[in-house]
Amino acid sequence: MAAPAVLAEQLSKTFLVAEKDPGFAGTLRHFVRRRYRRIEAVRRVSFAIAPGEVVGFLGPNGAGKTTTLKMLTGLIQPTAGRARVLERDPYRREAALLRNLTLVMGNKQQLIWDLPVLDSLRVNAAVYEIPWAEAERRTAELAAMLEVEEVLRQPVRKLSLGQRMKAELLASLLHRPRVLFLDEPTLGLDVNAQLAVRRFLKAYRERYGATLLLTSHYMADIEALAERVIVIHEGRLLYDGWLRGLVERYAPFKEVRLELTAPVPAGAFERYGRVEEVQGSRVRLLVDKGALTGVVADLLGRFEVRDLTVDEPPLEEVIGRIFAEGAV
Ligand SMILES: Nc1ncnc2c1ncn2[C@@H]1O[C@H](COP(=O)(O)OP(=O)(O)OP(=O)(O)O)[C@@H](O)[C@H]1O
Repeated sequence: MAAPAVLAEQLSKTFLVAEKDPGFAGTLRHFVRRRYRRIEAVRRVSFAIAPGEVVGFLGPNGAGKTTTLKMLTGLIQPTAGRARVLERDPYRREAALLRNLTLVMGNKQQLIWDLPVLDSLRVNAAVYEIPWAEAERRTAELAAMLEVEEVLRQPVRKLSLGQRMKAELLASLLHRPRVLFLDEPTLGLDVNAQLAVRRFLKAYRERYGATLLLTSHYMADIEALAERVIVIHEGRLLYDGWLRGLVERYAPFKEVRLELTAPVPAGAFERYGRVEEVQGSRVRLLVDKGALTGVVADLLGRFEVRDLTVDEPPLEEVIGRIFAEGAV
């Protein structure tokens, strides 16, 4: 088997945060005798990602995702354990590795605000020692894939959020990295821009056989791009496996959608499970898997049903429940 593109072995990070009581006395005490609190942001997390794999990295706020990504890209040093990317220690920040990885953070920007995108690209080309003719060729190719050709000469501050994120991606990929770490790459984007970014990442991965580890609050991103997910909660690994497996194993309910011949008050459905939505004659329920057959038979017998479908519940619902309960 080929060596993993990304490897975490018992990876851990503890932050020491100085604590200060409020007020002047607290400030004085803080100078004389500092108190520290330990935050175990990542605790003995292990996983391996094969070259070309796309993995969704999930966890509620504060779970330790960004901290893990920072360790894997060499921005911070692990307190314990080992990180390897393309068999190298990212914290050593060797040029041979840096040329092959990128970290895209949806809430940070690298493009220079007042200059045209092209100028920032020139800077990146120089940093990565890409001859400008080659950089121009790559820019044209990536800009076409991202459909942002027309904005490259505009100052970054004039771009819409969606255009800016696409330009950020272009800049982050100019050196054609083989391993991409993406932290909320679609954060705040409208639905069309989200879709475009997703499509682009898929195309980039197919064209260059890249490996992707990505976090997103939008489950549509994860569903569209990743078959495998790694879930962390309070710094610990909770699940590593197929996305569908997560749903099958941890969603004890199915989604039942009904279309009735006439509207019925929501209260009539409460006995069957959780009523998610009632809109006129359309009803959406979450029904316990064990009770499903009985519930469906009852619904069909009791109401005038035009259409009834049973599906897996939306991923958002399942993940939300797992995070809320820390239940994997
Ligand atoms: N530099 C730091 N110093 C102290 N504590 C930190 C630091 N960076 C992160 N933390 C803490 O570590 C924990 C994990 O944070 P992290 O940003 O990795 O979570 P996350 O899963 O990325 O969350 P989010 O989705 O909200 O970004 C949190 O409790 C956070 O407050």
